[in-house]
Parts: sequence; C-alpha cells; structure tokens
Amino acid sequence: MNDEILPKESEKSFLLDFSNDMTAVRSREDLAVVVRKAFRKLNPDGGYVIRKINSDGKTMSAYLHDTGSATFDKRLLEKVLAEKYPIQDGIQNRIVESYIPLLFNVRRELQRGYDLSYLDLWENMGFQTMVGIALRNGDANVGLLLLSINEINIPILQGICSQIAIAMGNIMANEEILRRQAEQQLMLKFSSDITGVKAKVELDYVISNVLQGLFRTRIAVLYLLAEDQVTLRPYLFDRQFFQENEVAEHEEFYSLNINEEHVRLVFESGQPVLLDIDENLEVKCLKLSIQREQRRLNTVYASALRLGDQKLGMVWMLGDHISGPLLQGICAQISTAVSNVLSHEQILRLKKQLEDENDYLKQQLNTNFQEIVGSGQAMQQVYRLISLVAESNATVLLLGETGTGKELIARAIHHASARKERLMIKVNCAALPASLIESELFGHERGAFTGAVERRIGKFELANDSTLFLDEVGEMPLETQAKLLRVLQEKEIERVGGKTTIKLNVRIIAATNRDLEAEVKAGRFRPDLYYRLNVFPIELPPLRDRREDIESLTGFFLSKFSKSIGKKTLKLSANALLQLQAYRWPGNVRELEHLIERSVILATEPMIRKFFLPQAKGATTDVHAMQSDLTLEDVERLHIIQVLRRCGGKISGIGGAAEILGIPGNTLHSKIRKLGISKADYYAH
Ligand SMILES: Nc1ncnc2c1ncn2[C@@H]1O[C@H](COP(=O)(O)OP(=O)(O)OP(=O)(O)O)[C@@H](O)[C@H]1O
Repeated sequence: MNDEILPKESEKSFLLDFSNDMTAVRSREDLAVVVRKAFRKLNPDGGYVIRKINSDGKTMSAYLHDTGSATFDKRLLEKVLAEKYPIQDGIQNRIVESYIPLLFNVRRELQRGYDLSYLDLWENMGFQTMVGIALRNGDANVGLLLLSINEINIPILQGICSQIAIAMGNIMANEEILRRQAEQQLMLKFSSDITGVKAKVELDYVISNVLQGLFRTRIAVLYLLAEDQVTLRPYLFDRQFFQENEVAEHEEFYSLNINEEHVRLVFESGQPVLLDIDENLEVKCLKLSIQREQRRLNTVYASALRLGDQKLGMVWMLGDHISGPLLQGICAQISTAVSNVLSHEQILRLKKQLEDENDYLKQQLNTNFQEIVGSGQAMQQVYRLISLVAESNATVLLLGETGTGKELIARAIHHASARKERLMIKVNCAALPASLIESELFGHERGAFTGAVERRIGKFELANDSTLFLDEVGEMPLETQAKLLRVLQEKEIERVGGKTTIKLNVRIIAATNRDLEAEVKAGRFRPDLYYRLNVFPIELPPLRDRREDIESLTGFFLSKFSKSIGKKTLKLSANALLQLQAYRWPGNVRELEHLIERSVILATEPMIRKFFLPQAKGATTDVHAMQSDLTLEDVERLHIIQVLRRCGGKISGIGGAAEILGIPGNTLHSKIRKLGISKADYYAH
C-alpha cells in the first residue's frame, strides 16, 4: 500500500466507501464481510487477524481473520484460532500500549525466542512483516489488528481501525445483552424445571442442560455427604468421564473425605472454588478420569451444596470460565433439588416399607379372625402344647406335612404371647436363593457386595422384641445354618459387611415339613442347630389322620368362601362329605381349602353333591377302603345311611333297610335316632 497504488484522492474515496459499508454493520458476520472487502482492496494477497480482549481482561482471542492467498498448516491455524493468548505475551502488549501502528519482522521475533504459536503460523504462511495496531473505542481497549503488509499507510490504517473498534464495541455490547438475555431465559427455565424434579435421572438431566447451556461445562461428580458426616460419596456423575458403573462399583475409591485439604477449602469458602487439576488436585478420581479424557480442560470448579446451615454435599464441574455468582445461584437451586430428590426417595422407601408392613398386618388380621378349626383328639393335643409354650420365650419347632397349618399355629403362638403387640416376622427359607438368605436374615451395610446400594435391615432386626417365624427351615443352606446357630447362641447379629454387633431379643418359631432327624443323618442339617431348634417340638397331624375334623373344616371353608363372593352359604350333601372323608388329602388342609374355594365358585346349585377329586395311584374314594380309619360308630352310621339310600328311605317291611341289615325295624329306628341320621342324609341322593 503506497502512494502510487492509492493516491490521496482514492485514499479518501476508499475511506468513504469503507465508512458507508460500516454504517450497515450490525453483527460480527457483517463486520467480517466489510473488513475483508477493505483489506483485500489494500492488499489482495495479504492476511489479517483481529483479536478481542476477553472478559477476563487478561487474554485475547481471535475475533475475525482472513488467511489471504497464503497456504498454511490447517491444524496450526485451528490451534491459533482456538487459543487464548495472554495480553502480556511480549508482542500483544506492545501493540495495545502503542498509539501508532508497529511493524514486526516475524523471523526476528522468533529468533528473539518468543514461543508463540501465532508467530509459527505466520512463518508457516510466508508472512514476513506484520503490522499491529491497537483497537480503541474512546479510551477503552477493545483489541488489536495484525495485518500482513510491507508498508504502512498510517492515515488509512488508523481510519479503518477506529471504525472497526467502534463497531466491535457496539457488536460486543450487543452480544453481551443477547448473552445475558439467553442466560436469563436459561436460568428461568432451569428454575422451573428443577422445582419439578423428583427423581435422580431428572435431576441429572436438568443440571447437565443448564451447565452445558450457560458455561459449556459439565458436572463431573456430585457428591453427597454420608450419614457419618465425613465421607462424601458420588451420587451423580458424568458418564462421559466415567465408564458405566465404574463409580458405583468402586464407590470406596471415588469417595472423598471432608477433612481432605481441598475439600475443606471448598466448604470453608462461600463461593465456588477454582482448582487446577494438575497443580492442586490430589483427588484420585478427578485426576484419573479427567486427565484421561479431557486434557484440554485443566480447571475444576468445586462448590459446596448446602441447605441452610446443613452441609449436603458438593459438586465438581469442568469448565474454562464459569461466572461465580451465577454458579452460586445454580448450586443453591441444585441443593434444594437434591434434598427434594432424597426426601422423595425416602418417601418411596417408607411407602414400600409401609406397604410391606400392611401386608403383614392384613395377613395377621386375616389369621386373627380366622379361627383354628378342628376339635378332634389330635388337634386337642396341639392346643394343649400351644397353651403351654406360648407365654414362654422358648423356641418352638413345628413339624408336619405341607398344608397342615404350621404357619397358622405359629401365628397363634405369637398371638398368645407377650410379644403380640409387635408384628410376627416371617422368612421363607426355601424361597430365597442361598446368596441372598444371609442378607435377608441379618441385613447388610451399604456396599457390602455388588448391588448393595443401600443399607438394609434384616428380618432378625425387624423381629426384635417380637417373633421370627423361620418357615421351611429344613431348606436352609448349611453355611447359613452355621450363622443362624451363632445368632441363636449369642443373641446378637452382625449385618453383612458390618463391623458392629447388634443385641437382639427375638423369639424363634421354626417350621419344616422335612424329617429333620433324617436330614441330620444325611448331613444336610447341622445337628447342633437341630438341637437348638428342637426345644419344644409340636407335630401337626396330617388331615387323613384326623378325619373327624373334615366336616367342621369343610363347613368353615364353605361359609368363608360363600361369604367372600356374596353367595348364601352352600350346603353339602352327605355323599359329598363321605367323599371328602374317604380321600387321602396329600395336600392336607390347604388342599381341602382350595377344593372348597373352587367348588363354591363353580357351584350353580345351593348344595354341593359331588366333588371331583384327583385319583392318585393307590388312593380311593371308596368308603369301605377307609374303614380302618373310622370308629365303629362311624362305620355303623355310614353303613346305615348307604343301605337306607339303596332302599329309598324305607326302614321296615319287605325290601326295607332293617331287613337288609338283619335287625328289627324298631332297633333300626332307635339306632337312626342315636346316630343322628336325618332324612337329608339319605333322601338328598
Ligand atoms: N386348623 C385349621 N383351621 C383353619 N384353617 C386351617 C387350619 N389348618 C390349616 N389351615 C389353612 O390351610 C392353609 C395352609 O396352612 P399353613 O400355611 O399354615 O400350612 P403349613 O403347614 O405352614 O404349610 P407349608 O408347610 O406348605 O408352608 C392356610 O390357608 C390355613 O389358614
């Protein structure tokens, strides 16, 4: 650019054109077009860069640039455009401080030892001389212009630069207003989004959105202060930095201690604290993962989460520049949201617990109102034993086939004891996999094993001051038997993964349908545990050994199930009852109960006349085949009823029942009265 190329006249018209073009400039893009046009006119092959002073007041970044017709290393250019150079880098400060344009010989500056990538780039582009001019809007420094050129036309350059500086000032002010508006909108949205947050996933989503939107930053880890008020455990973490489950599985490793220096620093400061990863941080998790993944970010913002005076936890964020006061506001909202989420999680947990307890209560209510039916000899003996043992704290072992009422009796014992105000707790030892039974019985501490994300109270602890019903105890794995034995001996437990022992006062009622003695002989049950449990055994008789109770049990179930579906209580024909009394009942009372329930549902008449019973091998519903189980009187009664039926109810005379039975009619009449046989017994068939 010299006087020959640009005579005074064209100098004027050049500046006029430039001014005209500048009046239309509203945005950075407009400015780029106008500036490029002007500089190309001045030097068609030259390149330039305009840098602006960043909001930190200490660094400069590229604002506009043009490479002209130079060839260059693309990656080097990208690096230079992305980098923030300190103003005091030895070159920029000279330009900013100067009131006249300065010429730089690129090679010479390099030889002086400046380690600045933009000098490398210029050399790479073949730019030998650069001119640098400060951009000032009034008294304010806005940035600088660096132009590849050999000669300086001071009036033209100053004319251009003063206008660029004014335009940049306006655009930047405008951009700042827009940025603030966007920020406000984002904050408003964040506030409304975060107030509705109830679950952890939603919290994660809302926080990441606002941090990304406002600071182009991410949450690295959100820690919560544990109950011990010392450990900070990771609660939320960015999965881009940590592999799936990495943190959850190595929680111990990723936890922090509130007394660590930098952690204390954060809690002591009322504001977010900026920490340099390389210099300050000895925090294992951040060092590891952040250095691995995010080399370009070397600062971490750490902020305490508080609710009033209460310490809740802290967040670590990765970012380049985060505005302190804004972040403080965000953290305050995060604190409230975290506390809401935790409360909500607790509500859900308590709700579940309440539901479980409710189930127990319902079960108890059902059994309370549901009497134990049966007054035969065998059950009388059971009642005697119950009344003897109930009030003591002795361990009871209930033996008997499946469905004989062991659980019912266990509840009856509990209800007759001084512990009845508390819930009886039941554990079905057969329903749990061996791996879970211990934690089910004794509970576990958080982190005791993979998947133990929370502390869990075991059934033993739940049953403190109450009764623990160990159903199907014969199915318990040997390893657990050993632990159970220790608890029974020492009357204290240790949660899985726990370090302290807990004293307990639990009454044990165990039940099994196995022959425990045989199990001991076979080596499947520990003899010492067997003796511990077998303090007060009660044997429940199978239903086939107490046929005398079948009628009352059937009557009880008929009335119960008819009522439950709103039917009038169904009646039972004598024949149907005989059928029930003759059956072998491998499933005992439960089988009878289910049969009656089914029959009540299916019944279309007010009386059940016949049951469809399974015909097991060797089993029979033939009345005579079960005579050995009946008393002489029973047999007599059944036989008379059958004969009366065959005779159509005719008692005396030819073809009458008395004739078949070989007794006088009068004798039969008195037997019928004595045995309580009614017409319904033989006419209904
Ligand atoms: N004497 C009885 N009176 C009324 N109902 C009974 C009686 N005995 C058992 N039942 C009922 O029979 C069903 C089975 O009883 P329970 O569950 O107590 O048997 P269990 O011996 O514990 O069976 P399992 O060994 O299979 O666990 C229950 O619905 C129970 O209410």
